[in-house]
Amino acid sequence: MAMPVLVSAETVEKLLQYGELVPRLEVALGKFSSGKGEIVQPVRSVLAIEKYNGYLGVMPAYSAHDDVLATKIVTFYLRDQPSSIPAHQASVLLFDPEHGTLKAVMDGTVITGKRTAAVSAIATKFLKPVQADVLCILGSGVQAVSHYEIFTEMFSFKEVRVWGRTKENVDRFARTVRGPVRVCSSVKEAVLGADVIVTVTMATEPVLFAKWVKPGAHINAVGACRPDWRELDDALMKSAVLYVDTREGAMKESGDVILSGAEIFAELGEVVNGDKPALHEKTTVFKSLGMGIQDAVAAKLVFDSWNAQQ
Ligand SMILES: NC(=O)C1=CN([C@@H]2O[C@H](COP(=O)(O)OP(=O)(O)OC[C@H]3O[C@@H](n4cnc5c(N)ncnc54)[C@H](O)[C@@H]3O)[C@@H](O)[C@H]2O)C=CC1
Ligand SMILES: O=C(O)C1=NCCCC1
Repeated sequence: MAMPVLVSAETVEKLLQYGELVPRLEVALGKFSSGKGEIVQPVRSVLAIEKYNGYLGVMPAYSAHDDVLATKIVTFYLRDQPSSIPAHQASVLLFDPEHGTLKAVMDGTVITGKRTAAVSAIATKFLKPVQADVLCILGSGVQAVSHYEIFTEMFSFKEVRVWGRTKENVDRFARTVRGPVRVCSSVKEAVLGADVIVTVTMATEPVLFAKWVKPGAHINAVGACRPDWRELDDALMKSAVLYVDTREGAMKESGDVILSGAEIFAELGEVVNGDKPALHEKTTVFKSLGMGIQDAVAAKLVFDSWNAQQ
């Protein structure tokens, strides 16, 4: 039997292009929420590695439409001290859905960065206010960079602001991104007047409060993926119209949703399908937790273009 191919982070970085990824993800989100069971994807299993303040998540998914079967395995760690090891590390196993043969083992860390930002961009396309001049990014790590990249590629913001917990991280962010950014010294300074806000922190307590958010703003809440972790306060969760990637996942994993008692208005895929409205004139929150099908679709794109080059 042929050995699976190994695809490195550098190769994924080169082959995975937002221009191809975004439309594929949009279709997958719609199929997931169509109510026809077109995508098979259980809520991820997460086990805690208590001794080291870490977690391991397993995220399988199958789509007949995309003819893709994959599972991502991702670890994520809360760290007190700065570390050169990324907080999130992932691998994607890609199978031939017809026979179950493992075709590729590929880096999933770059995939996670890009597909998460791409999904936030899709949510933003539907839910941002008509006039959106100011983008605010809270957090300055891996996801902050990928969100900056796609948001400045897809939208025309006049100003991009960033806030980070440590000067070291924010300076690295400002050096990494190709384009202008205003570094803010407080969350409040970054958020006031912003039209679109992205929260990509490892916070376990709220960092974003309703009192600072401009009415009508759209928020992509990307962090806080454990049932007892928060990024947004109760007032914001309850006053905004709440969209999620998956209802099931949000009710199991999102501290912001579970602990605030906020009501979910729609899945993003329902908006894509036109089954639920995009209330972009209201203050909206898109609570993103991440889906195995997003990784599967991205992995297939990488594999197909890798194959085409052989
Ligand atoms: N929804 C999704 O699909 C995904 C969500 N995530 C989540 O996105 C968030 C960001 O991930 P990465 O950028 O990869 O992590 P990262 O470790 O590269 O960056 C995290 C940032 O949060 C800051 N931070 C850490 N503790 C904080 C605190 N208590 N308060 C405020 N800021 C704090 C760090 O200084 C850093 O700037 C994480 O919560 C992660 O779990 C990550 C991957 C996928
Ligand atoms: O979807 C993912 O991948 C992740 N989501 C939450 C944090 C861990 C990785």
